[in-house]
Amino acid sequence: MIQTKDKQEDEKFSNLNYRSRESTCQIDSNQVCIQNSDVEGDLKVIKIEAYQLSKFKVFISIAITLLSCLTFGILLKNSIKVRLRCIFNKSSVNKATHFLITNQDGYQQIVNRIKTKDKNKILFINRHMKYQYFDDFNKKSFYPVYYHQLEKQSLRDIKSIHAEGLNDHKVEAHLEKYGNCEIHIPLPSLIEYLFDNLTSVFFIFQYISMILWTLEGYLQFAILMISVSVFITLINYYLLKASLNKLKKFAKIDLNVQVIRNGVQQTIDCIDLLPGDLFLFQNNMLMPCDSLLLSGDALVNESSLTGESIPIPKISILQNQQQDDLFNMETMKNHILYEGTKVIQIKGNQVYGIVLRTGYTSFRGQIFRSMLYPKHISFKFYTNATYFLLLMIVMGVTTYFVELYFIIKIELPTLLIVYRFFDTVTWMIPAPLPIFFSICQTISLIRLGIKKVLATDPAKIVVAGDVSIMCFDKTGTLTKDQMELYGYCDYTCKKIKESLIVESKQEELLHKFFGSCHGVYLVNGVNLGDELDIRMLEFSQFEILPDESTEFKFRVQRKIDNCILNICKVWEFESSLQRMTVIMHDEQAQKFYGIVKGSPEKMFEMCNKDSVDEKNYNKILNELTNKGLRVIAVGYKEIQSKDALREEVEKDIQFAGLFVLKNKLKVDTADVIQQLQNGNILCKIISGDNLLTTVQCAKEARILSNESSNVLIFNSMSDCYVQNSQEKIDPLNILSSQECKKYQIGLTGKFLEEIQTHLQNGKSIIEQQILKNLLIQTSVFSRCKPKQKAEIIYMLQSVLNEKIGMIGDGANDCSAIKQSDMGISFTKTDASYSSPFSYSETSLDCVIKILAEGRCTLSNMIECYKFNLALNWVKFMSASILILELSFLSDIQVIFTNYFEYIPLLAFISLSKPIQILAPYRTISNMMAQLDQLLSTYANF
Ligand SMILES: Nc1ncnc2c1ncn2[C@@H]1O[C@H](COP(=O)(O)OP(=O)(O)OP(=O)(O)O)[C@@H](O)[C@H]1O
Repeated sequence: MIQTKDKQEDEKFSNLNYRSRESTCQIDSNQVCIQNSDVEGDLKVIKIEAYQLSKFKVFISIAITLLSCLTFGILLKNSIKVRLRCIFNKSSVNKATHFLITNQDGYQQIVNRIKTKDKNKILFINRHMKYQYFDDFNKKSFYPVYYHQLEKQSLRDIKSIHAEGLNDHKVEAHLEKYGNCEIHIPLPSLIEYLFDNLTSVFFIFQYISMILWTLEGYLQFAILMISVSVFITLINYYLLKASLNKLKKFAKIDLNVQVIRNGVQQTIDCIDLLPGDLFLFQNNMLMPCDSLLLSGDALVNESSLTGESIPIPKISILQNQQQDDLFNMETMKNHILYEGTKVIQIKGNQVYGIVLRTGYTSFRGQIFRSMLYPKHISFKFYTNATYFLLLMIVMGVTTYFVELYFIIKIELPTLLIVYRFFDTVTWMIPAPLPIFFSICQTISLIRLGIKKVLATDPAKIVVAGDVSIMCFDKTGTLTKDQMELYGYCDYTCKKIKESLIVESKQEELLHKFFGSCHGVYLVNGVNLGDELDIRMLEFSQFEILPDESTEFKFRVQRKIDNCILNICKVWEFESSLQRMTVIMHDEQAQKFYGIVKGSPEKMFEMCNKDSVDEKNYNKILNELTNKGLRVIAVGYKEIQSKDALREEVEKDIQFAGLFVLKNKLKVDTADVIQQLQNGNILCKIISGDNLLTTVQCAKEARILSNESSNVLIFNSMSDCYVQNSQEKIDPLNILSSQECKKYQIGLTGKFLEEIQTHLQNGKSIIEQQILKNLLIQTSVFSRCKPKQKAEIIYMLQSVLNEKIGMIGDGANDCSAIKQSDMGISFTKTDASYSSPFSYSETSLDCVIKILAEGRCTLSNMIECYKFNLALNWVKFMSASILILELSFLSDIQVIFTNYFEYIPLLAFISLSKPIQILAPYRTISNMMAQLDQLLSTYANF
């Protein structure tokens, strides 16, 4: 099986990450089970071990610390292993005072057991998430603490059970259990930060160097060195504080809300909301928590979570047809309003909901947790830099031993000979380098901010410098947001008409369907919704009526003949289903219709085959998609009542016609792609749209060559051909030979699924080669479901072992953006939390800005590294030569060579800006490969 199908990987691709519980269980005597939950987001705890603080060991450790002049204390602080050995004993969970937590990213931490009034309660907090131990018969495990009572209740019962809201007793209990409704961003105090840093390994190294320098008589230098390090630490503190303050501002929601407690309505600050509280929604409010809609309808803007700023309708649970189903956070998203989303409009007398999750347990809270504790990025630059440094130290030590013979010969005092050895190591280790690295990254983020690119993770900017493949979503990313009308055709699929002409009863009906099957909403007199839907509604000549009643979702009217259509039910468009469905009531005809609109492929599958002329349908579809047009098919069914279930409505539907739009490329798309290709970046499209439409778009964008004889179309394993000649080919044959290098491939999600199943093991060399060839040669991935988009990114990362960038504008791109190494989204709001980079303009030039800045940061860091090492080496060699002549550098000379000589140089390197265009080569992040360059640098000295 190809790895991406693994259960473990599955969670990576889950956008909202709602997964069933999983448990990790006992192996060691003190290891305690953990039942994971979706509420932990990306930061799961994978192992918990119980420990008890030993008073005796603590006493001994304090004594040793004092005797060793704090050295042992510093060791205890910096090594978890030493701490566990020296002050803790393994214990059972009941007697534990502390827990050793191993997080999914491998990071370990010792956390305190929280003291509670009830001595039997066992709790701890890890990375802002509270965990509680349950000692029940068959579930002796830790569980993340969150409000999950509703998940045991049916939709029918929820409203009645919670009709009175929380009572005083529950308010107290919930406050103690779940805490306030806020994402509290902790700011370390200056004292805490200094204590933490001044006792870190970096400073210990500085202290040792300082002692050595002082002993060698370089007192002024030693004092200056430590002062500079403290000064830089202070600067870092203020930079950290500034970024945490920014995050805090993002996290804070200031709002008063009306809650119902003890059956009485009252006003409270939203920070005091508790899970289980009933509260009233207001127009334009920013949701302070995740909540379930119990009554009324709401239109929300989820762009802060997804980057897509179209109104999303949310309906109350009463409108769900499966009233006996238990509430499910993952499958009932259409009833849930997520924290941080904006309520655009509410509809109904009293629109209220129940608080589900607050603070760090909310979906937005999970994103903030991952921002506060970003995943460690394994980046070959850092590993290679460490190896390279070790090599330098070995060279230094070797030089020392070679020199030793001469030093002994000139009878240098023994103490000086010993100092020289330690000097060798301290000269070589570029201790302030991490600080220079973080300065390079921060300066790049500031420069990106000026260019309107908001970046949330400084580590990602370095990775951006190493990106070699850039993936693009199509609609709204490569193409403009605006679409232009091309025309429509009726069920006969014979000809395209550019304006409304009613030639038959069927056509009259089709126009009504265009006016009613959409997700457009009238907000303050403006039509908001998907561009495609807005164009279709405008074309149909229907207009949405301002209507406050909750009887219908919305009503539309055609002024010329006063035709009124009532839309009773809407199943919104879902990318993974490729369709949307509505139930419409025609007032004039007094008839109910179920109308389905979606991708032509999906609709063909669903439509009654007697209602569609397959030959004409395929012919016109081919014609239109080959021109790069966006085609939507519409089908319908006459039904008896507005209460029909979706399955009934979508069964046996009649094909009604096609609606066609032009979706042109953004003005700079082709230019940007050209620049990226010149910059040695491989460009690929991952789209949900039709294959031929996407292939045409790729040609216009110059991702694919215009030469159709070079393009292979892979619809499915049994339907593969060369685009211009339509000559059938066997995909496995082509992909397993060198011949495939001649072609560029466009494939569908269906083909990808089939070939994944075919290459089940993916282990033999030939299978691996097929997959590798496929991924390299494919420039267009089309008809991909959101999860599949993320899967493709994962395959590119793991099979090709490259760093991948992804840019997209919609909710269907979120998981792919999250999976990529450099995710970019467009957002008109402050930021989209799902991507590390968000651009407030619509142009694609942000990709070049970010890549250029990434490459610049990476080269600045490499330059800092090289110069630091080179200068250290030069200093070391000059001191070595001087010593042979029994001469030593003076204090001032050492200060000069260490600071005045290279600090300005390094400062200017870190300030270096990128050039406007991408160079045709990427920065070599492999330090070993730079050895040649480095040696030539030495030669210059
Ligand atoms: N509002 C809509 N109503 C019905 N069908 C739609 C609607 N929007 C898109 N579709 C159909 O569903 C398909 C999949 O849509 P999806 O949003 O996943 O991708 P896309 O917008 O076509 O492309 P991309 O992934 O490049 O943005 C579309 O190609 C189109 O045929």
